[in-house]
Amino acid sequence: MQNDIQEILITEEEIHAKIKELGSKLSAEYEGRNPLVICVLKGAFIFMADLVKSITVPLELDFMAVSSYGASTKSSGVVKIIKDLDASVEGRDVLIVEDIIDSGLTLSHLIELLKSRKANTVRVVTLFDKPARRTVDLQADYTGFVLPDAFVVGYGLDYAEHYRNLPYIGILKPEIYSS
Ligand SMILES: O=P(O)(O)OC[C@H]1O[C@H](OP(=O)(O)OP(=O)(O)O)[C@H](O)[C@@H]1O
Ligand code: HPA
Ligand SMILES: [Mg+2]
Repeated sequence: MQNDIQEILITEEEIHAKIKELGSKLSAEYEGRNPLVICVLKGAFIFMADLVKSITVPLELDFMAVSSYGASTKSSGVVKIIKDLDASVEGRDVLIVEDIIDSGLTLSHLIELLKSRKANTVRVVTLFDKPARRTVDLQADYTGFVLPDAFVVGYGLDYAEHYRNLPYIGILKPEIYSS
């Protein structure tokens, strides 16, 4: 698995330090508001688990599974909901937890959906952002790291369902997906 990585971009230690910072900011923003924190599966599962441990105020969790990449390094453009939320978002302060914003299609779709379901507020925290690849105008409220325009894996992010369990973020060797 490690042999398929061209370069480690962000180490496990750097990721954990950044998540502590994000957790402090979010704890201040959501004091007394009991936010509904939504994990966008599968990619955000590790970030979600680490992030909520760094948030010190009461909150509730829910999970939604959404997919548009499949076994490709480019978005199919079709955002498929594989599992919907269990909770109602009506009147709630919602925090969407994403691993990465790339084209922006997944998030723009989700934000519209949650607004149409009458969430009180919808904010986004993403660990990684790849602004060079955006096809829709969209920015997270909280961002961990800005990445260069390369397909990355690890810390929850996959290529064809592999590499999610790497503890760091690395650039995948192009021969892995072009062969
Ligand atoms: O900004 P975008 O171009 O929409 O890309 C970002 C989304 O793509 C990935 O999900 P994917 O569809 O690969 O599903 P997964 O989380 O199950 O891997 C990633 O986890 C984000 O949710
Ligand atoms: O660079 C990426 N890696 C893995 N999954 C992704 N989904 C959007 N961009 C990426
Ligand atoms: Mg994926």
